[in-house]
Amino acid sequence: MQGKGERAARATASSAWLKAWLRPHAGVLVLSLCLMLVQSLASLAQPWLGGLVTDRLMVDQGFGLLLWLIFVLVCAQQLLGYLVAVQLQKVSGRLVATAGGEVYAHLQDLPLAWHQARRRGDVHALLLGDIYRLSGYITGTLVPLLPLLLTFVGGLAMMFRLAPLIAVAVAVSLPVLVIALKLVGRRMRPLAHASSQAWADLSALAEQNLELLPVIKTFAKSSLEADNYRARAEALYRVQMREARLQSAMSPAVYVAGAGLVLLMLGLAGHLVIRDEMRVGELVSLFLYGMLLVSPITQLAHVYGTTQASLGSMHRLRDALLAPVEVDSGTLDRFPEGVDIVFAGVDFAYPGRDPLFRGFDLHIRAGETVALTGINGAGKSTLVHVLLRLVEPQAGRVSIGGIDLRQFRLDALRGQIGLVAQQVMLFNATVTDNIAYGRSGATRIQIEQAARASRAHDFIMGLPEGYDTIVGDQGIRLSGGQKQRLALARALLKDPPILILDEATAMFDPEGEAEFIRECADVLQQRTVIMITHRPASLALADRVLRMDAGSIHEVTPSVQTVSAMPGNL
Ligand SMILES: Nc1ncnc2c1ncn2[C@@H]1O[C@H](COP(=O)(O)OP(=O)(O)OP(=O)(O)O)[C@@H](O)[C@H]1O
Repeated sequence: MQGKGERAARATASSAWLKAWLRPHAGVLVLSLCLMLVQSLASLAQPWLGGLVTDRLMVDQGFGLLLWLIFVLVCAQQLLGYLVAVQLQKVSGRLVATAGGEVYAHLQDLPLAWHQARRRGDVHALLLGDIYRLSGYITGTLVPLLPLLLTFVGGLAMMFRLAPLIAVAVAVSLPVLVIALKLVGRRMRPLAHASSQAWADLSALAEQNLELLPVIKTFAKSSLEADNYRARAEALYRVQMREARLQSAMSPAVYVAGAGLVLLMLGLAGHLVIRDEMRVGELVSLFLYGMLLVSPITQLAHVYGTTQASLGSMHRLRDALLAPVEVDSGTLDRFPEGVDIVFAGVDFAYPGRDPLFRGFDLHIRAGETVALTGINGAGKSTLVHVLLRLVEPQAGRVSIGGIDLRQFRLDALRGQIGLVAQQVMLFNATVTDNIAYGRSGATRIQIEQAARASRAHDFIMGLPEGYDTIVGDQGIRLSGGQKQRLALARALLKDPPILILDEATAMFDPEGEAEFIRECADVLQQRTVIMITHRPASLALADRVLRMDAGSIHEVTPSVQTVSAMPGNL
């Protein structure tokens, strides 16, 4: 349960980012609001003028000028409507772009653990659904609210001037309408939530399945997955239909209730005219004001429902924006000379899992090439993630060159460690772009040098467009070994003092691996290297081979020795 204080703090924080997004557009929003208020005044003047026209008509007086005045007001009203629509669309588009950019940047800065705890579809829905809904609400509902209220209150006031009793009768029956709307609105909120949840489910499934298409095809599950998708699309359709039915029923219901009210009013006013207590012109004005009120009441009917839906979006965005980003309080930019890597008394457990490291110690000397082996799940990749601060240990200290990792700026730390990860990730871009990602502003010659060093140059030259070949999503148009070579080239281009190869040659053919090892010995000698590998050829490159096992670590070469690792070891 959230405390009152916490809830208040979250509410303040949620309005803070919203205010920051709106501030640059305050001028346009206020201008649009003013134009809309003028529009409302123009619409309020027309029933009154209509009454005057009728009165003059009855006594055979000239009314041409009045008709012209009404026409000018109508034109002005529509012109203002056009200007406001364009301005608000501009603001809404800008809001989506700037807020989207900010939310995206924040999502990138959140720890990997935050993302791993969520479905990607839910995270996408923040960017593609919630931001659109919120900006549409601000420009389409919130800003027009005041002019709507002005039309509503102004219309009621004019009616009161014309026939106080009738206006009071209308004003008294309105709360009934408002309560009915509120009751319907209450049903809207869960539906709005269910509909955005169903949308997120559908997009999460689409994203996952399209990525897993080769698995789906090879396991002959295409029709099963198509049925799954259809079922979720159906679920979305059903909930959206319930939402739409409720939403769409509100306008006609309010319209009918409003029209009934207007007719009732007309009937009462008719009697006043017959008894000579009201002029015909006043009756016409009253009728026109009654009609004028129907539209704001109908639109106000939507406000509750759309507010509920937008509040849901706002809360989801707020929760994401309030999630703490990776701690980056370091100030140092460069590693010192001699990048000894030391893990001292490190405890680490993934949330909800047993501890992986407890009092874990390891010392890798600067310039060493250390091979890490061990059974699946021993924690080799996690060790690397700790070094890159992709995950934070719960206790202990990790240092490079005697300096705690946390004293380096995150970008600086990661920028000086080259990683070829187990699962190679490539962009859907050219070979050149993918390698150049390792270093901004790299020249073609440097890119080719890195490609030669990773034994990638020859296969790249064999591709249809050489270095300009597009590799496809996740490098789908390349083989596993080719992808690894590109990833290696990307890491080498960075020329990092620390290089981590996580099963980086696992997909190399034996000749390719031997060649790579021969050629790479020089490259590796210039830096501190951690190789996660089980391949004998790669192990031969290492100065030391360490075996990880259930949180402990043993040195197995050159002389096989076991060091107690839980706690304290190498
Ligand atoms: N994001 C995560 N959340 C929870 N547990 C995780 C996460 N990533 C890894 N683990 C668990 O942590 C343990 C160590 O995983 P890790 O990937 O570090 O092992 P590894 O030694 O690199 O294995 P492999 O040789 O199979 O690559 C495993 O039991 C794994 O299930």
